Amino acid sequence: MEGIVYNIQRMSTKDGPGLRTTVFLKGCPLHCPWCSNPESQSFKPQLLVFSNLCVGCGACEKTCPNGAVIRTGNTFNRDRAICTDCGACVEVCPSQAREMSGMRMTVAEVMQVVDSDSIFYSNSGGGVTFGGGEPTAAGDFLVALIDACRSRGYHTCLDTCGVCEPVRFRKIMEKIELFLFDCKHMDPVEHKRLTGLDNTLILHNLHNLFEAGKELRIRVPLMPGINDTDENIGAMAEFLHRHGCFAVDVLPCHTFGFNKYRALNLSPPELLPYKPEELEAALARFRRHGLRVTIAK
Ligand SMILES: C[S@@+](CC[C@H](N)C(=O)[O-])C[C@H]1O[C@@H](n2cnc3c(N)ncnc32)[C@H](O)[C@@H]1O
Ligand code: SF4
Ligand code: SF4
Repeated sequence: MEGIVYNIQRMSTKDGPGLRTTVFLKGCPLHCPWCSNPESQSFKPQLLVFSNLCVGCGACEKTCPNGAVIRTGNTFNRDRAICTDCGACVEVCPSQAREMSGMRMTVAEVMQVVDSDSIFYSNSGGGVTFGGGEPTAAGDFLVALIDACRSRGYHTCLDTCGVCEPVRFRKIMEKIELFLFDCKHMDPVEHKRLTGLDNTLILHNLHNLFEAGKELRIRVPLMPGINDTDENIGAMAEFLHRHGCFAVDVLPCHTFGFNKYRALNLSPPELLPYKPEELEAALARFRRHGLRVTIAK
């Protein structure tokens, strides 16, 4: 069985306990305007062009089978309408200005990488995390990867936005040991305006996780002026308290990865990270609503 993997991060300390291997699966049903991994949203392999690295050699123009490379002065980009993301130009680029995101891999190929890190899991209390994109959107490929990890005794963690058909989510839920579950916005209309989908499925799946007593950590990507209002944090606290949850991990807005928007011929988000006093004020709102708040690593 195959799926599209866009990165396998080894020795990660940020995606769950201990030392971890994080497998990033490409494709996401949401389009968060602040997403730091815009290349993770499409389900297909994609070309990224980092014009600042281009040394103007022209090799890509000569190689492209589709005439999709366009020259502006001494830099070479591509016409997105013509480019088929075939990746031929990546092979000849001497300066890494061209990069493919997303590679078709089999379960066995992914597990070969995972297995080579496994010596670190038991000593550190680590294991394997599945992220994305939205890992649940990879369907049976994700399930097969989880099964392969569990059969080897590796701890498994899922970094999810919760958008998943409930029957499939239940199947995944039974197999995963720790969930990192995003809570982005509590208002369904605002959730849809921001991300493209409302939060009905998300809250349904989250409710089921709480009901099943699964180990989970709520993560809030905190975006200035977008979801850090007293009203939204209050609604979040009300939902979580009802489910016996009194703690959240916050991911304060960062701009890492925003350079990848231009590399995909997209406009980068117009967002700035918090000033320290603004972040403190936002965190205080969580505390006022009875939530212990930790900045996620
Ligand atoms: C790229 S997402 C992938 C997992 C899953 N699709 C989700 O949305 O939770 C990984 C984590 O990064 C967070 N994130 C994405 N962009 C961010 C940004 N600009 N600043 C802070 N956190 C961000 C997401 O909210 C999520 O918790
Ligand atoms: S990915 Fe393929 S079609 Fe697109 S610019 Fe490169 S060689 Fe041309
Ligand atoms: S092959 Fe790379 S360095 Fe050469 S012109 Fe194309 S993008 Fe620039």
